[in-house]
Amino acid sequence: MSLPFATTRTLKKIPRPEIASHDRPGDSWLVIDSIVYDVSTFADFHPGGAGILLEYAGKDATEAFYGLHRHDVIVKFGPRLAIGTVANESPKVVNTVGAFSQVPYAEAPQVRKGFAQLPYYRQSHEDVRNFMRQFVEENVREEATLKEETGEAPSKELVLKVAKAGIFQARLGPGPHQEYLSQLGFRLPCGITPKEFDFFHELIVTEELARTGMPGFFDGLGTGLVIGLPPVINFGHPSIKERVVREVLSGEKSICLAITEPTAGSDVAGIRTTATLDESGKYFVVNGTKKWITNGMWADYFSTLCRTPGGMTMLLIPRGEGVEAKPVRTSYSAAAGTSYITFENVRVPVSHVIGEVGQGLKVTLTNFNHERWFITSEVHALTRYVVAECIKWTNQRKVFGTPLISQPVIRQKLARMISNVEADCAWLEALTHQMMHMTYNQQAEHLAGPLGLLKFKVTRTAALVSDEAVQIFGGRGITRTGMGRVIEQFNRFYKLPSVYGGSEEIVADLGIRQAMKKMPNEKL
Ligand code: HEM
Repeated sequence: MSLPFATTRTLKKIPRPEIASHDRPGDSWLVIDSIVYDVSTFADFHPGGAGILLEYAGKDATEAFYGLHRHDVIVKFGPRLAIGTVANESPKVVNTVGAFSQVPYAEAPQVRKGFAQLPYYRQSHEDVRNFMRQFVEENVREEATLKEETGEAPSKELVLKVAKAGIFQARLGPGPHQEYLSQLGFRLPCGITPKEFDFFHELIVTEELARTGMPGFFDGLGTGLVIGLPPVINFGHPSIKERVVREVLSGEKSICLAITEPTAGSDVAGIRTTATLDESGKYFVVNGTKKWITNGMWADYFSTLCRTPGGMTMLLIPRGEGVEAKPVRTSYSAAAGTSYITFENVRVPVSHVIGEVGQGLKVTLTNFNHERWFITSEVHALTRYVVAECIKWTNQRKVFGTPLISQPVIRQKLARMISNVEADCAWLEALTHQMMHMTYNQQAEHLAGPLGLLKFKVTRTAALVSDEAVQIFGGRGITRTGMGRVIEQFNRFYKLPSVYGGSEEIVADLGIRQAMKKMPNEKL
């Protein structure tokens, strides 16, 4: 018999009449999904109160339990409280931790039972998906759930594991840099070669990490690297590049991208942080402030866009004298390490220039498409995850004696959410396919606009999904613990990606402006 938790105890078979005789305070057993729990001592510690729990002493509490608790309560408390199983019965609740869910629309079409294989995917993509699903369940989910609340950085132990598994490297996407990283001894997950590795592998890695439903922790675990390291890999001075890449990709040190300022966001050209050469000509002296810098709280390096005479220059600034990071208290979670950075007379060697002096904007823009695409992948995976939570809840929660799903108004809400998420998925896959068949310059010409529109679409879907999900979960959707915690978390998060990486207005406008550049003189 498969139990929802691991236990070293031998669980005896108990007939229902025997269970019914343990029906009073101090001697209370109850049944949840055919497993018998002795709650005699636990009752006084039950967060919902002893009274309501003891109403079920001697009885089957399955339906009442799943109307009020997430399955993970059983996973956590089961080993302590379970004493047996009901004779001739076995658990019916499906435990999908680490497995692929059969809940309708919970998984991408590619892994949906009965669906044909999509042309974008090969066996190596499924290998990466299986590997990531297991890796996340075994190593990430528990810590993510804890740290999302406490707002702490990922543990060193986890960072090193992620690095060793090649996950940081995979999040940097395909390209010639993968060959360089492999020459440095870094390996992609599942033994994939740099040549084989493509955007669909990266998409899967991002989606699987996002499926913890903990976006703050997701960002804490390497988003700074995804946007901060590419400038160093692609444009770093040979004298520092290899050392920094080794330190960051091995998990020993961390990096972030520092562009945005209190007075300059989507209008990057408006930044005010200055870097001026000192008298020796060997150092830049940096002064200024950066705001909303993901991972900045614990980053060792800051890929920082500065104003230099005649233009803008990106500098790799190590944490040190004159660099100070303070937390920015955003609405999602401090686990992302979002920070306010001040640079006061920070001396940076000229070898730390990333790219050419005066070419900082070009270096910055180089990574924009990839950044927008990866934000879109993360948000899309989260919307699917939230929809799956809603589908499960509407089946498990009973109102006026019937499950929520039996209400037409609820089914309308699910239909709106699902149809948007499925459409986003198809568009995301179609553009990802295009990215694989275009050079960098072709992508800039043909895909910057569509990727902007896709990001706009997915963050609009996120707004709809969050809104409907809260309505479906009611009070639980605005409560940080218990049944609706994923919904509440998502509700605090979904506005962030609609403003960072190019606000909805900016990316939507980019999409249309880019299309209009190619508008033929065609008349109605
Ligand atoms: C093995 C049995 C049980 C365990 C281990 C357990 C554990 C918990 C825990 C950890 C919570 C905190 C909220 C959460 O994390 O979801 C909770 C809340 C609660 N529990 Fe239980 N529980 C059990 C059975 C029951 C039963 C049979 C009932 C009867 C209806 C019940 C009623 C409640 C209520 C009303 C709350 C408060 C829910 C809320 O705040 O919305 N529990 N329980």
